[in-house]
Amino acid sequence: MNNKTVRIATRKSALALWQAEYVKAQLEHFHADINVELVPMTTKGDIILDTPLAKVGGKGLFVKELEVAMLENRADIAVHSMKDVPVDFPEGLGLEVICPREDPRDAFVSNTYKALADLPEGAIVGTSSLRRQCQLKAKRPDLDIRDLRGNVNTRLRKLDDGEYDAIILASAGLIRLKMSDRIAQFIEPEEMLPANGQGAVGIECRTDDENIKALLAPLECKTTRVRVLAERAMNKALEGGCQVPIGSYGVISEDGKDVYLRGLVGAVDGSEMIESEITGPIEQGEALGDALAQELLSRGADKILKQVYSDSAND
Ligand SMILES: NCc1[nH]cc(CCC(=O)O)c1CC(=O)O
Repeated sequence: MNNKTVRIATRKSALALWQAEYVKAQLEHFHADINVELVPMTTKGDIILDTPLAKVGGKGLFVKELEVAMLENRADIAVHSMKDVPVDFPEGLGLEVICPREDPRDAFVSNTYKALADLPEGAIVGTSSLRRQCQLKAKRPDLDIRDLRGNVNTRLRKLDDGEYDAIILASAGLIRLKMSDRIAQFIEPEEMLPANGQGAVGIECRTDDENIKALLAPLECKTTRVRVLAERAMNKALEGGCQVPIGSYGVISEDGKDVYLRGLVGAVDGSEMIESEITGPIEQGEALGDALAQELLSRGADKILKQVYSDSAND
């Protein structure tokens, strides 16, 4: 495997490049004798910036071009935010490794207010995530939630331009881009359940590429894998893409034996919210995610999701 070159397909946003550079550095750290190159590309999700994400439709907006590059052997691996990775993979590709998780919490960012609770009545909050919107609305029906698209820097600029009183972002992105000083408040999962996979980086590759898989193996984080796969199993059973009002968040017990998974499905306007939780052995993480989804469905999540999907199809 001397002088093997590993080509990383990546989007060009600052966060995507950070994640690709991180994987490159990790690969070089574990394997002194390889070359790692970035292959930057533009995805559909990067181009369609003027339409609310929920209405753009189609799962995997940010990953498809990267996957085609791997299938056509123009790249060997793709580095993704796990949050943006669809639950199913195209034939011939699979998720090989999940790296250690960054802070999974959502971040409250504002130039005026120190915390969510300080927002005055009718304050304008920017987020294009239905999950964040429904959880905000459930607590604070008075808030004026407005769409906010673009990469992390664009979103911060829109806040600084005065378009919003506050915006909600993933803490992980801000921390990775060395902008954690912009975080006024880390919103605890009890107050806002994160998205499945939030804060975790995953690596996808061709399923038959044994050389690449061997090189990737040391980058894996076992506990992150258990947590994220349990969260994704819940989303999969709910047939949720990345733009649905679904939260799911798993943690591992102190003795390392159990996974505690929380899940939530909400109406976009926050008028309804179905929440539940489940605990069990880490070996059964995905089955627990599935069971939690079934419970949510039987308690009314099916009706809520049907409504969400028909709204986005008709608009
Ligand atoms: N949907 C876009 C996206 N995908 C991953 C992150 C943040 C980093 C992460 O969750 O790993 C973001 C931005 C955000 O939600 O604020």
